[in-house]
Amino acid sequence: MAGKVNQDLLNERAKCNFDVEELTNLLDDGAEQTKKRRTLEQNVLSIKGLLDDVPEEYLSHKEKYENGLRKTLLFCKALQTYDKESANKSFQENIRLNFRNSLWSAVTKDTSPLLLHLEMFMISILEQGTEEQSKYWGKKAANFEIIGTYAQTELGHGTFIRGLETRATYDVDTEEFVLHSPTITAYKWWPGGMGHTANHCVVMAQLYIKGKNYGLQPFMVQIRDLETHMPLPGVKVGEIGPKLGFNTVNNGFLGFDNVRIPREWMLMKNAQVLKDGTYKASPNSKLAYGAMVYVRVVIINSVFKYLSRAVTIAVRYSAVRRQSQPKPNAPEPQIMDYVTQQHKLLIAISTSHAYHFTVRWLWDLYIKTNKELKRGEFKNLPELHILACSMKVISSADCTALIEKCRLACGGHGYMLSSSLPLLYGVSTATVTYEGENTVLLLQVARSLVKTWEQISKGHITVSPSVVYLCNRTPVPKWDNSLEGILQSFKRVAKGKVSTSVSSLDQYRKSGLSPEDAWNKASVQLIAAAEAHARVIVLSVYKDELERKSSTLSYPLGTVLLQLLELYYIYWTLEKTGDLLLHTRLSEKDVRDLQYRYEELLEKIRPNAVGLVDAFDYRDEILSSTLGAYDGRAYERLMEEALKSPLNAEPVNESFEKYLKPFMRGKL
Ligand SMILES: CCCCCCCCCCCCCCCCCC(=O)SCCNC(=O)CCNC(=O)[C@H](O)C(C)(C)COP(=O)(O)OP(=O)(O)OC[C@H]1O[C@@H](n2cnc3c(N)ncnc32)[C@H](O)[C@@H]1OP(=O)(O)O
Ligand SMILES: Cc1cc2nc3c(=O)[nH]c(=O)nc-3n(C[C@H](O)[C@H](O)[C@H](O)COP(=O)(O)OP(=O)(O)OC[C@H]3O[C@@H](n4cnc5c(N)ncnc54)[C@H](O)[C@@H]3O)c2cc1C
Repeated sequence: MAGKVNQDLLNERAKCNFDVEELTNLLDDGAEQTKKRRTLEQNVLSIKGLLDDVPEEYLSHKEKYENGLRKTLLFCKALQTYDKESANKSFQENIRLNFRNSLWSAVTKDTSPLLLHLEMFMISILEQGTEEQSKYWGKKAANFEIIGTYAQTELGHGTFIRGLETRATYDVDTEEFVLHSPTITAYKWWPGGMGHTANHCVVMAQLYIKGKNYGLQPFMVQIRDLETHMPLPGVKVGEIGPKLGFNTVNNGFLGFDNVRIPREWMLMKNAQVLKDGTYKASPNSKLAYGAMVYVRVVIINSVFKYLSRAVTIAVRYSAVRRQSQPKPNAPEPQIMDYVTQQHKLLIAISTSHAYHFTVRWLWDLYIKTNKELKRGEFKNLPELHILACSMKVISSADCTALIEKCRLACGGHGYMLSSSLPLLYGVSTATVTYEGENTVLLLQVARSLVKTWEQISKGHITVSPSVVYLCNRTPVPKWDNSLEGILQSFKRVAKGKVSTSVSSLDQYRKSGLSPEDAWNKASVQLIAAAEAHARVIVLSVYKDELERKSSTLSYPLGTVLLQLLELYYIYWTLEKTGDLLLHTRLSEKDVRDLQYRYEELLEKIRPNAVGLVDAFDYRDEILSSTLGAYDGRAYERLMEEALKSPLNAEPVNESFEKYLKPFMRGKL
């Protein structure tokens, strides 16, 4: 971070009125963790060859993969050397955590061909395998003796899992499963690392025994030779080509032509197939979807970190960028002084905090519910599924939209790949689609809300904690501008939206539509209700968790964090004025008061903006941005990076003689 720091940034840092280190410690879950993280970052990033000399944007598609894999392995090796804190954590677990924290981003702006190995492959083995299978495969995967991925989505189906076509047919005579892709649409399509990295995968396939379908089950399948890495007989595997992001992830396709695996390779913690072909059903058919629930929680953690990086870049740049001259003869202001710029960026800071707290809360719930599942108790699984869906949707949608806002807030320079903002958008927007497309997950949430509503209407009032507000039958009170008042109002909105969408559903059904057609017709309302429910959860968890922490914070930090919380509340109130006017007693005067309060909050938080993003504590290597470095030398860095363009290696490009000159002379 050394170097001459831009004077505007120095001034900003001098203005900050809270202890930046205190906030960093809070976000790291303690000063000890901050220390460990920094030491690890320092050690790992000093490894030679880990950081690129040539920006990866200039590499070809093939080189990007090769370089990505090389650096992933160096990174894993570096962690093995330096991350000794793992007394009670496995090496694999540490690597996973370090991929998820932001250190990995110093290595590449994109993601890794081992991502799926570390996340979904591993969790599937651990959560879907029997104890024996988990031990056997888990050890091999943890030691990287095998490299795996998670193959679920097919060319023809991603969302509708029951529609997947890959078959695993049990052959009683040989005690084997025969994996087969009957059509082109049955080809697996998308799995990360599948192209040229993985030699094993967990395949989700339709189980058939003696002609009868027993639904989707997970199977361990070897796809490449461990020595030569050649695809095994009957395995058709390759890479799917360039994408908006994820270009180092090596997403692949996979087809089977009657590939045989031993019976023991079906992951049989839940459902089992005995030697004689007897099928033993899982105690709960949705347990096979466990890996997806886990990753939905993990996604929230990754996506708010993308946002905190984007806003660090945009706020620092906004402090050094000066533009326009609103007051005659006065110097051009820092663009951060424009209230519209503050409106774009400060909400991104509070949104990062909102999901920082939400994901911790959800993770605790995940751990608790998982323990219950292990004891054979399933009652809280639906609630966990619905909360994971709601939070995955709202965090990916909010953070992606705000990353794009951060990019636009940097004007033309935000369009440069060297700013890192376009690729942050690329990896973030993928989270809207993968692990359950957002609209589809909202419909899952809506399905549960509608069921709950119908139960409540029938007098059943024991409902899950997150939907208790649907039981509220008290009259709508006068509008209350306090945080609690606003939260209660958002609950009224969600309840109102559930109620109106259910009555539309009823009306459509009564008009003669089938339940499915009625559902489809009401689905725009239904997803709005689900989104409103998700917003209630975030508002409520952000407030509860921050208030719980506030007694441990110094007064200045507590004050700025509460200002951010209030900003978040009022921002969403103003965004949702229409809904609130419809479902609460919000008046025009209340809206005006809130607007003033919002503008007041922007003004109050403005002097702390740089301090707040500094507290995310991203090293320059992690931000990897010409616009967002700690020293604020944005213009110098833009020029330095431009000069790295291979086109600038020679003053005249050969295309001049080959094409341009003849064309100018009329000879082409
Ligand atoms: C920059 C560097 C950064 C580096 C570091 C990066 C950090 C790492 C971040 C992590 C990223 C990891 C990478 C992951 C990549 C993507 C992997 C994938 O997409 S993999 C592919 C992911 N693919 C997807 O996600 C596919 C999405 N589709 C689906 O999940 C489902 O099929 C469905 C949700 C659409 C339901 O389908 P439908 O056919 O309508 O329904 P059904 O008949 O099946 O079930 C109905 C009943 O079951 C209930 N229930 C359902 N699910 C669950 C559950 N999980 N549990 C419990 N219950 C569940 C449901 O509520 C209902 O209950 P009820 O009302 O009857 O009581
Ligand atoms: C970067 C990336 C990485 C991925 N990695 C993996 C991986 O490692 N392993 C893996 O198995 N998969 C992976 N996937 C696949 C991913 O999980 C699917 O793309 C995702 O689940 C969405 O499914 P789909 O592509 O079939 O979309 P579709 O379901 O075809 O969606 C298309 C449109 O149809 C709408 N739609 C679909 N069904 C309904 C419905 N019932 N009601 C209303 N609207 C509907 C959707 O809202 C959407 O607008 C990855 C995808 C991406 C983008």
